[in-house]
Amino acid sequence: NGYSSSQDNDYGSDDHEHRKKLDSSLKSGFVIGYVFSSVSVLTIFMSYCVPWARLMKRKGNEVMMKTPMMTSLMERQEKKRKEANIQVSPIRFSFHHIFGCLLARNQLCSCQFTKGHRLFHPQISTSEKLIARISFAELQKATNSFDRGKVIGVGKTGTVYKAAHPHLRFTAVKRLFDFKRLEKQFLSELMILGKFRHKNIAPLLGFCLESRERLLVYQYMPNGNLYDWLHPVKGEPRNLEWHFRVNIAAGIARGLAWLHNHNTLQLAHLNLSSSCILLDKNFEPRISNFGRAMHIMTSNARIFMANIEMSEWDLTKRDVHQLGVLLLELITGEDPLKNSGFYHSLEGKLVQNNCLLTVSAALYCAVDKSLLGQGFDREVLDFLKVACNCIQPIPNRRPTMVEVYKMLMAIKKTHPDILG
Ligand SMILES: Nc1ncnc2c1ncn2[C@@H]1O[C@H](COP(=O)(O)OP(=O)(O)OP(=O)(O)O)[C@@H](O)[C@H]1O
Repeated sequence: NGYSSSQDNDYGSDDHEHRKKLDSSLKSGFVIGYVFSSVSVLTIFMSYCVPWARLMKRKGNEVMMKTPMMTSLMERQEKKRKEANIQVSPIRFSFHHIFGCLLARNQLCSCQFTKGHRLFHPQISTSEKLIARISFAELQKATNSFDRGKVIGVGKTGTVYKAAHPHLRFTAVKRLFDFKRLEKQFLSELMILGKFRHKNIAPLLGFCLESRERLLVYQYMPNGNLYDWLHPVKGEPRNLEWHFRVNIAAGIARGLAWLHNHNTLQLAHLNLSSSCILLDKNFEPRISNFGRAMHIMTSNARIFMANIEMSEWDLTKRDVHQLGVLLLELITGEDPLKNSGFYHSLEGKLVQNNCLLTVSAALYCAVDKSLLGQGFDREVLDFLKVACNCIQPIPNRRPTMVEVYKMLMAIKKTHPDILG
């Protein structure tokens, strides 16, 4: 009994203890469960409901901002900001209307050439007001009502007049023949020459766009075009000395290399000839006529579009070919317009022989005799080789414009008489 009672007792007290433990563990379990579920509910609430509430609030703000008064205020602020960015005043507003933001983004930067070499620094500016809109009345006055006596050239697209302005130096005003047919050329010249400045690119000073009239105003180049110097009319005492010719060739290559490699421009000229090379007072060449210029594909596009890369390649190589013809014209005096057979036969020989030395030796006879025997026959031969390289029939065999520029500079540096 004693055993049993003690056992009962023992059992009775154990049971009580056990119940107590069970109660407390149930309580703590309940608390943990409660806390855990509360935290979960709170987390879910925070992640879904708060952003939603914020969104609703923002939407509410937007609705509020779109009241007519706020809209007009915002529009005015935006307009002001845009105007502040434009650098082509005094005509910036109408000009902006025509060409959108292109001129507003007038980012001019120095040219970085392949292999990371910064070869030369073109004269460019970021802050200058590059071109101006000029009224037809003003240009009429400056050219004596487009007097025939003021005509300095007639091109395929228009007549060029020498104009005198009250506060400017002389300008060359090109009045286009047909505003509808030539609108593209007009815009192209404005977009390119109006946006950029380089020592070897003809500077555009202004333009006129009034009803049917389209005029372009350039800086006047006192020495006219290169064609007239290489092919003077009979009796005209014009002769370009060797060092001028080399300097002109190097200058043209420099301008084209800049065009091909400019960070944002990347253009091929595609219409190069001696008649579009203007000469300033120091006989520094200025490339003009950008009516047919085309943009080369950007590097990003090139990575993805292998086929188009080839056409990009061809565009710059076409310029190299045209420069080659111009170099031959500079050295032989043969007129490509009148004696195209000379150039074709030369290309034929290049295909057959594929040997520049032989061709150059044959060509040597064709060199302008006034250039020989002056102490720089060696440079003349080197120049001839550069020209032959440029007119290689297979585009990939032609050098790049930067290489042509370097080769011509090397020739220029070998002779002390050559201009700086
Ligand atoms: N800025 C200038 N300064 C001096 N003379 C110029 C100037 N611009 C043009 N000329 C003269 O006027 C001529 C005709 O110029 P223009 O640009 O119209 O010739 P083009 O080569 O036939 O071009 P296009 O095919 O675009 O008409 C030039 O060859 C040159 O003699």
